[in-house]
Amino acid sequence: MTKTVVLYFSGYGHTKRVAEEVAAGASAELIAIDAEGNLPEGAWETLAAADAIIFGAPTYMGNAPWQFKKFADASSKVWGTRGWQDKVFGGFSNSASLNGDKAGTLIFLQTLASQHGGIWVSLGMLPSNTLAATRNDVNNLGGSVGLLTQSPSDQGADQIPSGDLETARLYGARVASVAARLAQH
Ligand SMILES: Cc1cc2nc3c(=O)[nH]c(=O)nc-3n(C[C@H](O)[C@H](O)[C@H](O)COP(=O)(O)O)c2cc1C
Repeated sequence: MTKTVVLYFSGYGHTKRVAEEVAAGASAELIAIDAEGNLPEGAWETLAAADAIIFGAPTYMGNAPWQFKKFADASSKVWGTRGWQDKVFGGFSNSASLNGDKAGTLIFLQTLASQHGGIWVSLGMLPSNTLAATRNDVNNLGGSVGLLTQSPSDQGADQIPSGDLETARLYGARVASVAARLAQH
């Protein structure tokens, strides 16, 4: 049985909601980075034991919030020992704007995974971008590097479009399935 962990930061609950859907799709354990940028007790050990790690962060000013960066910098200890070498990685970002420069955050998450020698999993879905497309379609935001989701700036996590949440579940399942297939070899 492969183990997947969803590690995320969420300032106001939106990314937490998406993380829950990703974790449901991946049958993953959820770990939250706290408001001070710290991990709960035992989290580093849980990450070390994982086959797959999915990073989640909202986009603040075009990139991940400082709390996530604090975790990323702290992971340089693991980097030095190649502790996460060949693990499977994925990532996602939520923001208020449809675009909102989420790509900057995703590329950062992908780079972090690559620094650790990880195997990055793309979204793997066609975009829903025809005239008939709606915000409730799967991958309506048209991601490819990883998962993109969006929530209106004046609304809570309950207003994340259902299509984005479904995309989150499907992406979680994809990352877990890649990890399971790699573990067979
Ligand atoms: C400091 C800050 C910077 C933000 N920068 C962006 C941004 O660059 N692009 C965007 O679309 N939304 C931006 N937002 C909106 C957040 O991405 C959005 O509210 C998101 O849902 C917050 O997720 P969270 O509740 O998990 O923290 C910003 C919000 C904050 C608080």
